Amino acid sequence: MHSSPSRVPCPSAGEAACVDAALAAFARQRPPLPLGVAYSGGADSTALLLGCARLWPGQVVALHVNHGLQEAASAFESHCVAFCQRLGVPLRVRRVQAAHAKGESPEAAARAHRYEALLALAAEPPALRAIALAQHADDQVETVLLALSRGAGLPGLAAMPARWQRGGLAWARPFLRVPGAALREWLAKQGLKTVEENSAGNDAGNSAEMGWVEDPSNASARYTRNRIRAQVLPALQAALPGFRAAFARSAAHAAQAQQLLQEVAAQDLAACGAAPPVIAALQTLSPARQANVLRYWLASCHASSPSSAQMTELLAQIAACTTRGHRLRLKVGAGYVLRQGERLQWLENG
Ligand SMILES: Nc1ncnc2c1ncn2[C@@H]1O[C@H](COP(=O)(O)OP(=O)(O)OP(=O)(O)O)[C@@H](O)[C@H]1O
Repeated sequence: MHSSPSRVPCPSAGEAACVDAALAAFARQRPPLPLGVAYSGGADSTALLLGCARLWPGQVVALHVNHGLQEAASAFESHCVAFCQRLGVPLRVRRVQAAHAKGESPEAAARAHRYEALLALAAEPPALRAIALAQHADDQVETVLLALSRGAGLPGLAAMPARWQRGGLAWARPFLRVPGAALREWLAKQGLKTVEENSAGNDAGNSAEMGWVEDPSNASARYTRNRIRAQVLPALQAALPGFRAAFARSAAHAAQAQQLLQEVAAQDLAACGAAPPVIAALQTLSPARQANVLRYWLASCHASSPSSAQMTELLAQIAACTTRGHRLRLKVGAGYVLRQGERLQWLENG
């Protein structure tokens, strides 16, 4: 469930002070300890790991997932091992085979595998009670823009929640209101640099391990997210300097509205005879409520989500279903919606 991130004063990008404010706000939330920090070795999660290790000495564990997606994956893992050793923070590592299913994007598959791996790492003894992730305000803006670019509905526009519960763990994104540039500035203030900068400077007192690695795939224009980061965010910064906070508010409004729709859908599904719904009861609802309850039924009972075109067709078929003999059969998501007597039915292979 979404909850609004704590208010962190971040008047402009590039202000290291707002990182300290975000960490202080996270401390006030008192996450249950011990806490895992999802640590990729990149700048953002390095800042989060360092900040949390200072807040809760001896109570923080770094969690690294080796996706094996890039040749660089084992170098990232070695870097994480070395950095955590220097920091005196225990590190748990898990390797995953991030193969993606047909029709699924490689990034989405990697994300799903990452969450499963983080859950498994947290369950290793001694079990952790919370996990923090390092997504920041720019990531949130990118998520909203990606959702808009796909024509997503409220669940997509709600973007990433700041706090939620899953798998018996409290999850948090403490940096969701912090601009990415502020994190880089904060890291520089702590004397940290990229490992390349460290090696180039040959700084013995600040060896290569005490920094972060730049993920080369973050620069690739192949990914829409990277194009948004490189081209759209600078334009927004120039035209609408307050866009991060404004987009975050819109995402929070969308999250709240989505929660309300879920509650209405749960009530409507119960009033339609529960799952699967009774067709005549569905017909008494407005088309918008029918679509809402159908989406809820398909997602919660069958992990299936109809496209806009499929939903339009499904509503038309339900409206036309006024006689006993009227048949209904429609491809929806990964399966089929059929008529079975007075009710709808969902079958994987209809
Ligand atoms: N391989 C990984 N292992 C553990 N956690 C990860 C890994 N990759 C990402 N995460 C977590 O998920 C968050 C979002 O991932 P994303 O890929 O957007 O970030 P990133 O570019 O890797 O960020 P960062 O600069 O922190 O490394 C990261 O901030 C981090 O907390």
